[in-house]
Amino acid sequence: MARKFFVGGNWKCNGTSEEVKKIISILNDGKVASADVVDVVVSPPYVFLPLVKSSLRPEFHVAAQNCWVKKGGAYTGEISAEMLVNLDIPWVIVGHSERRLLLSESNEFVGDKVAYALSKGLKVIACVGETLEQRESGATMDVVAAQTKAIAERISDWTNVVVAYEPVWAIGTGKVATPAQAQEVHLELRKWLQTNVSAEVAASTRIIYGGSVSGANCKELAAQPDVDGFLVGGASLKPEFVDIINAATVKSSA
Ligand SMILES: O=C(CO)COP(=O)(O)O
Repeated sequence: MARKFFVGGNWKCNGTSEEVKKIISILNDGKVASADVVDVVVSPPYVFLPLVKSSLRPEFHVAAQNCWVKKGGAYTGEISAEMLVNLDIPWVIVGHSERRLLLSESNEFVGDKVAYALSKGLKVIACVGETLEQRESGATMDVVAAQTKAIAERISDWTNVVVAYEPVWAIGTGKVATPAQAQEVHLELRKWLQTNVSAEVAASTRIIYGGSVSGANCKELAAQPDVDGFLVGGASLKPEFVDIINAATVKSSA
């Protein structure tokens, strides 16, 4: 089964309503590959979700950037999976490195969040990735495997999961992983899924790359056999996001 290309735009903590409207109009006017060959999901800050959802072209979907680990209640400042479902927000990003590192989200906490969000019917973009120090000490695969294991131990159905490999050293640094570096980890991750989950899940789960993806480097990355799309930060706020979406054609014409 071919894995459909997936491009997510993570806007992080950026934007005013005026800027959001501008980005939406660029996306709505952009000439993009058909929804048959690419899934596009944009992830604005919570407060802009309704605006984006109501004005974005219908074949693009929206994602929240996080949600609470269990049912909502007395958790000041949090947003629950139930609320996202209530607003018809189909996707959520979980375990982004900025949350793992700046807010000390552990592998187990992230695994619990993935499981809870899926149980409520959300689709999840689950992020994994090593720091520069971990890479330099040769621990990349151990780190990525431990992060993935904490998810695998808590879920049984991977249909609604996209795994985003985002090496921390490549995020927001302009220091993109080389296509070979990305392919190497994606392949290892797929092998890990094959050994520890199932051959079917390994073959069908999309593993997307994130970290300084741009209009200039996306095609070369997309040409790698185990790179099934991207999670884009900075460039998802710019017109070049349209070019990144269209990297899907590298796969569809292969
Ligand atoms: O963290 C990212 C997407 O989630 C990547 O960010 P940049 O594309 O800005 O490096």
